[in-house]
Amino acid sequence: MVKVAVLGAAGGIGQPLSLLLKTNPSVTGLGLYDIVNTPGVAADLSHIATPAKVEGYLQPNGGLAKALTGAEVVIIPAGVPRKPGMTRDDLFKINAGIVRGLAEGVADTCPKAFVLVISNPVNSTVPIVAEVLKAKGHYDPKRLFGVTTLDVVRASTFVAELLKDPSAASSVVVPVVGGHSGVTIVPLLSQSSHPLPSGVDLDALVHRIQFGGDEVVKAKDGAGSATLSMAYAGYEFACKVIKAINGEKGIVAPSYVSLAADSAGGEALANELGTSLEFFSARVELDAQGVAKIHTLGNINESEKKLVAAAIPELKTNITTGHDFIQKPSL
Ligand SMILES: NC(=O)C1=CN([C@@H]2O[C@H](COP(=O)(O)OP(=O)(O)OC[C@H]3O[C@@H](n4cnc5c(N)ncnc54)[C@H](O)[C@@H]3O)[C@@H](O)[C@H]2O)C=CC1
Ligand SMILES: O=C([O-])CC(=O)C(=O)O
Repeated sequence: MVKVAVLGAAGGIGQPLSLLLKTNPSVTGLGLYDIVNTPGVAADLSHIATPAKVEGYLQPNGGLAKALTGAEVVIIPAGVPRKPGMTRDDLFKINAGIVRGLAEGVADTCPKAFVLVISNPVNSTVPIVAEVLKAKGHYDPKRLFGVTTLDVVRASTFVAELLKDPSAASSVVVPVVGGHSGVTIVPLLSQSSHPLPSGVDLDALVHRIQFGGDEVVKAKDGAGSATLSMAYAGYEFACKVIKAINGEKGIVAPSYVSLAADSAGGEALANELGTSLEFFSARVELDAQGVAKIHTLGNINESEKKLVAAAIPELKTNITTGHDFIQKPSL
């Protein structure tokens, strides 16, 4: 029995993600919110013969609060996507305000919900949500997640391609840590579940994983960025969260979380990183309360250490940008 709210539900990610959520028998309520088209999306999905009761709301008459009422999981894919030539940081100006408004709604209506942030730039939008919840006295670092699953899905797919074994596609797992943009995306290929074939150009593979989003942006040629693969990845992560809420043990998922969510794991990770960072994407163990344990990086090789070192300053800047948007709005 879990109600999930999707904010930005009529968009390129929101619609297929809502469809996938509607197919999940553990989802009993689906609250869809957007500034356009949610009544139509909700009516359409409501004809699918699965338990979830679907309701769609627009902005007027407290639509956001209605979508959020009783939600235990809130997924936020609201905001503008990239066009060719843009970085994710270029989206900050518009998406920061959108995410702030939606986070205020969460704080006011369902402050204990697990909040899953998809809107870019994730490295900065997650700190925005944290600051809004803090300001309203409802911040629980264990329940705030930046969705970085697509990086793992991509890394695993690209490695399976190199293995030239289609049957491996869904069993390869490549951990990816750091954040969700360019050099902050750090694949740990040395920890791949399947050893890479010899002769692979590792630098080219790392670059492809770090800039995989650009491939889609370029191919869509002005019509947006990844939506279907993101809906798949977002659903994969949401399913793990829902299982954890329902009491399943041993659920581990990658996510961009506050290192304060697990003080022991956060400290161990900070020691490995050699610096204190407020947020970092790592493998995270989930339970019904949220983050139970943050995994450390484990054994990584010299070139991975260099990638981690390159990610840190950019992550720090991105996190500060998010904080300052709430704490120093005049900047
Ligand atoms: N975390 C990740 O791995 C990924 C993140 N993204 C990001 O997800 C976001 C959404 O991408 P798409 O779905 O392709 O964009 P889209 O433009 O197709 O959909 C966005 C939706 O948000 C809605 N929206 C705008 N302002 C809103 C508000 N104030 N309240 C509620 N809804 C609002 C729009 O009406 C639209 O329906 C982008 O920021 C994109 O960069 C995209 C792919 C992967
Ligand atoms: O590239 C983008 O802008 C969308 C995104 O985050 C991704 O596909 O990883």
